[in-house]
Amino acid sequence: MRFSERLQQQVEPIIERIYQDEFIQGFVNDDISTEAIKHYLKADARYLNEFAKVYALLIPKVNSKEEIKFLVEQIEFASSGEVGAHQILADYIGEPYLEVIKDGAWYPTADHYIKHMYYNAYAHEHAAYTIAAMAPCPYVYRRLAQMALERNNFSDNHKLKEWFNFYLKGMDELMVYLDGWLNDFSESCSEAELKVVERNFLESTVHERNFFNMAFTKQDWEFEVE
Ligand SMILES: Cc1ncc(CO)c(N)n1
Repeated sequence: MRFSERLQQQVEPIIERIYQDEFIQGFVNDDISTEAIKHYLKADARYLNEFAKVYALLIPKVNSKEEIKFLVEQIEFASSGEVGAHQILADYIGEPYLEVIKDGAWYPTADHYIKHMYYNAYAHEHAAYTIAAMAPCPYVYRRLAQMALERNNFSDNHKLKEWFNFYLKGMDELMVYLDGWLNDFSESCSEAELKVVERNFLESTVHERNFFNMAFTKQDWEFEVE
């Protein structure tokens, strides 16, 4: 079994819990609150901006023109392409997207998650450590979309079916690259190095679960800054 497949097998129980948690169940049952979606959009708009910057930190860590070109494309997608998925949610709550995210905030879980990626980008020379921290982002969303669309016969007028379809189809090429980098690294690294990379992937999968729960509970910092 390839390293990437082993990682995906290991996180399946966590993704099952994410699927059963209130946020995704609210999407499936079309009864998610406007406030939970607004909290998610405010956090996710900032998360994706930082995610794009972490991709930029990977460019000095790769060699081929093809890998550099791919990372530049992903910077574009993370910083603007994924707005399509956000627009689906803004339409769902009937509010202008730019208005919703204008006074966005940086909540504890989102902060912890993105710093996990930044830490690995600065603490480790090899890209694999950061890639393992980034890979659950597209992988978890694609897996959740597969689960939702396999387990439910959504009618065409189910307002969030489009959101699931966005992630069902949009992540494949990215996963091919991320899996490839992880599998290549697994063939040349030590057991100890592989353990760190494996943990990075598992931790980010838990961060994904926490991110949805952050939005559902409208998590915020327990202090005000003047
Ligand atoms: C927190 C988070 N994880 C994954 C995705 C999918 O790209 C997203 N938009 N936001």
